[in-house]
Amino acid sequence: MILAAKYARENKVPYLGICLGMQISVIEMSRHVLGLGNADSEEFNTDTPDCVVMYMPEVSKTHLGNTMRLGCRRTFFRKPDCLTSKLYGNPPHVDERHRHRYEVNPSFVPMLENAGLQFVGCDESGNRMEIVELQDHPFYIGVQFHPEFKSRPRKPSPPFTGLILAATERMRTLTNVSNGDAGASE
Ligand SMILES: NC(=O)CC[C@H](N)C(=O)O
Repeated sequence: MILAAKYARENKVPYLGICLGMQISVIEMSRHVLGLGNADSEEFNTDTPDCVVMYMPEVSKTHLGNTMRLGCRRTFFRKPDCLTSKLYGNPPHVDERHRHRYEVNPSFVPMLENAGLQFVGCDESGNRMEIVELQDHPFYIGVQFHPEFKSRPRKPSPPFTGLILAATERMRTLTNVSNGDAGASE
């Protein structure tokens, strides 16, 4: 997965990382751009000095039953002009479903942003990162939530629409129009 994320980043191949896929993009950037060779998630390596993805503080480390961060949660756009916001039709926030125990370690966010990985969405605390976008890349998005849960045949989830448009080189058709209803409100 890390090599796939690296390939997509370096070769400007469209990338949509969902949940672990977003965490992987953070590990990949940390290892190969920040030079933190041992960067990892606490899920895979509890001893790493560069724990860029960590257990969420409120989640039990010993009791795995019913202790995930689950269900519909609000994500606020930190950077309103980002691509993901445009895909959703420029709302101030989106409500999407979650299913995870780990999160991006907020202490690495400034370094990663300096390296070009923008954290464009977060939760209401401002500390839990929900969406990443890579600068200078046609379509490289990672989301901590699961947009597939609210995708419907007649109302496809905006990140998936974006991935398909980017893969078929038709991204401009969506981002050039002011789209007030791309599926954010449901
Ligand atoms: N659904 C997922 O991809 C989970 C990712 C990771 N295992 C976490 O709990 O944060």
